[in-house]
Amino acid sequence: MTISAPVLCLASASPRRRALLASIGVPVTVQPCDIDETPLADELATAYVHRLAVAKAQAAVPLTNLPTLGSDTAVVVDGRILGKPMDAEEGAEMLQLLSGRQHEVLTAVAVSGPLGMLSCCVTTQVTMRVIEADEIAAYWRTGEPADKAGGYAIQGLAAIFVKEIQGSHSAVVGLPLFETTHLLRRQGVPIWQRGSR
Ligand SMILES: Cc1cn([C@H]2C[C@H](O)[C@@H](COP(=O)(O)OP(=O)(O)OP(=O)(O)O)O2)c(=O)[nH]c1=O
Repeated sequence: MTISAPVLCLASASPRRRALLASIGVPVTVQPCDIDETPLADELATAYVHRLAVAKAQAAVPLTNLPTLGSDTAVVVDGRILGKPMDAEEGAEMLQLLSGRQHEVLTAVAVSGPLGMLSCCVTTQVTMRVIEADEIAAYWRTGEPADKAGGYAIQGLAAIFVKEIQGSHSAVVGLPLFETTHLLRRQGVPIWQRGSR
């Protein structure tokens, strides 16, 4: 097996973001950073995810001078930003809020590199069917929702709750690959292309 040299510093502890980048041929070196993710008073959701993505990209101290990517995903319903649930009770409250209706998932990406900081924010509409209370309790016990914004993972067991999505599936999982490719190319990061594999 060939192990490719990293072409990007990923300022994230999320295994999903790393796997999504690997899926488009971008090997990374990981520099997770611990920043305060509390929303500011009256902060709008787009401003919030954008601020955190930039803060993550700035907080990482890459060992090399590779471009650095930070990202943040939030689930938004009725203007309320849902982060990761702290416990079963909060997880259940989140899924009850999302049950039988549409919500938004916002993912911001920031890439620092030769052109300075470039960023974008992608909004995806997700519609869930009604989720029964016993399903919510059983879902929490699987362990899947605990480290996910909004308390669910579209790429996992929660796919059975998702009736429709309009937007970017990869953005809901943690990184909008179409838009991220554009930012990375502008910063000179090589991406998979025809003939390179
Ligand atoms: C809605 C949803 C979120 N998520 C994940 C994506 C993100 O990893 C996480 C949201 O939390 P984030 O704070 O965006 O990311 P993170 O804490 O996992 O990683 P880091 O801050 O170090 O970059 O929820 C899914 O995996 N599937 C989903 O369907």
